[in-house]
Amino acid sequence: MTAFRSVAVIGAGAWGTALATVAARAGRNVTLWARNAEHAARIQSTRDNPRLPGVRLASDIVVTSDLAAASRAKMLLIATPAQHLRGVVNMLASHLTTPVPIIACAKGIEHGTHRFMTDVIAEAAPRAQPAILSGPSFADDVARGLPTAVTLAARDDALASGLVQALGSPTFRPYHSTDIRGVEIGGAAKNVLAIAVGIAVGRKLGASAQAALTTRGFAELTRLGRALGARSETLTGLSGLGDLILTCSSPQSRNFALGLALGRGEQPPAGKLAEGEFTAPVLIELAASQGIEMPVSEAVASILAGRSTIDAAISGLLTRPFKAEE
Ligand SMILES: NC(=O)C1=CN([C@@H]2O[C@H](COP(=O)(O)OP(=O)(O)OC[C@H]3O[C@@H](n4cnc5c(N)ncnc54)[C@H](OP(=O)(O)O)[C@@H]3O)[C@@H](O)[C@H]2O)C=CC1
Ligand SMILES: O=C(CO)COP(=O)(O)O
Repeated sequence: MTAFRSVAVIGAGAWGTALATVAARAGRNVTLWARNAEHAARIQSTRDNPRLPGVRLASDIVVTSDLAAASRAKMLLIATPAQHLRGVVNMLASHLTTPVPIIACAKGIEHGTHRFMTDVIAEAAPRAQPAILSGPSFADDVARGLPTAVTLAARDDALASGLVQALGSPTFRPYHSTDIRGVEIGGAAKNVLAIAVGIAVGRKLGASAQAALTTRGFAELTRLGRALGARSETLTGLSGLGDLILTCSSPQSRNFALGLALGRGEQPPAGKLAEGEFTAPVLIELAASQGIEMPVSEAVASILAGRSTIDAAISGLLTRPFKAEE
């Protein structure tokens, strides 16, 4: 028996919709909140969300734009883009009367403040119990019931375990952890690294380069993680290496697809959220503030900001001094 009978998912994009399906499959009473009243009403009546085409929402998921109603759930999942998480949690905070777990499901770092998602939750909703869910999980796969495993971290192990029990099912297997920071770093950094690998694939640098770049990307993710106190088993776990492998190997990833288009000299796919684009500049600022070298992420940030051409960035990476592997 779980204490968390009801779940509200805040943000009715692809991931929020998939997570609502996950929670319904796990037997929870589910509310899915969309910011736009018309969209909410349309999804509620058609059971179909154009943000996740081809997925039929279970009949018992309630779709609403009423935030006060959604905030009455026993646990809340936030699935808006990372840069909008603070705004939505600010709005939620005024409705919270008791301590409630708020699970960040966005992957990113806030611009300006360099705050990770659970820090933003703690600041915006001091009554909340912040947690983070991240790992290899394409919304479409998850919504269709294809199996995967992710990491769910909260400061308190018993809480993390309870949240896992509430959301887990044979096809969505969360592992619990207390290493919040480790989980957040993996989710944020892998999106930036996936853009780099997409670019290399788009430039036809070959399968060996794809593997080498993914591995060196992991090395820099690990360096930053260690500097910020992440545990190595988290960095090599589902939310770190696991999600990096997924995102750096599949055009199904919007971040990889963005890189692929850039590498081919094509227009990036329109209207697709690629969080790595927003995370890249903050990630390298954060790394610089810690004295950590992240050359692959720096190359991505330079290309996206127009400070470097793709060819110059690739050449810069390939001509770095030889050094010990670490
Ligand atoms: N898609 C995936 O496979 C996965 C995504 N994620 C993460 O989940 C997060 C969301 O991604 P995803 O769902 O795919 O993105 P989408 O672009 O599909 O959806 C984003 C949703 O957020 C809503 N939104 C945007 N701005 C605001 C705001 N200011 N206030 C409230 N709601 C807002 C949008 O509303 P509207 O429809 O009205 O524009 C939309 O419903 C990202 O951080 C992503 O990295 C994590 C794992 C898997
Ligand atoms: O985070 C994801 C898979 O775990 C989704 O990846 P994209 O945001 O690159 O599509």
